[in-house]
Amino acid sequence: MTTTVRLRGLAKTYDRPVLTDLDLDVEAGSFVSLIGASGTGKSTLLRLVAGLERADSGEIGLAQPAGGPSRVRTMFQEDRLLPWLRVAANVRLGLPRSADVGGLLEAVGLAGRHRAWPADLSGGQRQRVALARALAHRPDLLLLDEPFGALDALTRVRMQLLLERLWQERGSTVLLVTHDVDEALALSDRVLVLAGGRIVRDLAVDLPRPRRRGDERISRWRDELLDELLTQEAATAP
Ligand SMILES: Nc1ncnc2c1ncn2[C@@H]1O[C@H](COP(=O)(O)OP(=O)(O)OP(=O)(O)O)[C@@H](O)[C@H]1O
Repeated sequence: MTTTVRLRGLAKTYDRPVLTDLDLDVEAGSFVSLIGASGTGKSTLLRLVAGLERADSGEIGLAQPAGGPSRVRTMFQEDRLLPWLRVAANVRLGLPRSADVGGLLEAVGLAGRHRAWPADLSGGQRQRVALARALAHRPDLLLLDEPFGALDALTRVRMQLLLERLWQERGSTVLLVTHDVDEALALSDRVLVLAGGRIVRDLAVDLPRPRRRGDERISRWRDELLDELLTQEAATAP
């Protein structure tokens, strides 16, 4: 197994311990989701892996499959587009002149909108631009923090299908933080549950893709995971 993310003994305390002695290996090219009750440290974990914050202790190892440093991109719930730049310029930011911005916009279903302003797009379209911008850098590792959290249900499902397709085509490793157990089960090779500062459940979702949302095993896992989240929340409630 080639590992893209290797975490050992990761710990982070703010006013209270959030992550304590967390270990995790993420296989290169896999799609892994992280779920957990609110405030358990999912975003903190993502920020540490992204290098946006420092751990108090522990090791963070990131490697691309051929060795060498890993290219990491992060996408958040808010699209973080620059409002004074048109769509194409937002995607082009930081890229060489030769970059195929048109191809990227086409890949996310926004061919023809390259001259639009972010303010003239819907929430789903803006997240498509944000996704194109993240993918433009050909990341080895894509860190997604509730990227579809603000979208309506139908747009959300469309974005999930788009993300799955682009992940399959491009081969990045994905680590997705989500509150949505169904989203995690629809997309992931593994679903991790974070509680009490560490990973308490590591579920392998060995179903073919694309997955049928009504699949019996998905329903069973959903019930199991929701039970687990409720139990964990009750155990850690102040
Ligand atoms: N920069 C910070 N300074 C102080 N406390 C912080 C900081 N960032 C996070 N925390 C605290 O750490 C805990 C974990 O926060 P985090 O955002 O990682 O949780 P989460 O699991 O992503 O939550 P949610 O699901 O609600 O987004 C929370 O109690 C939060 O208040």
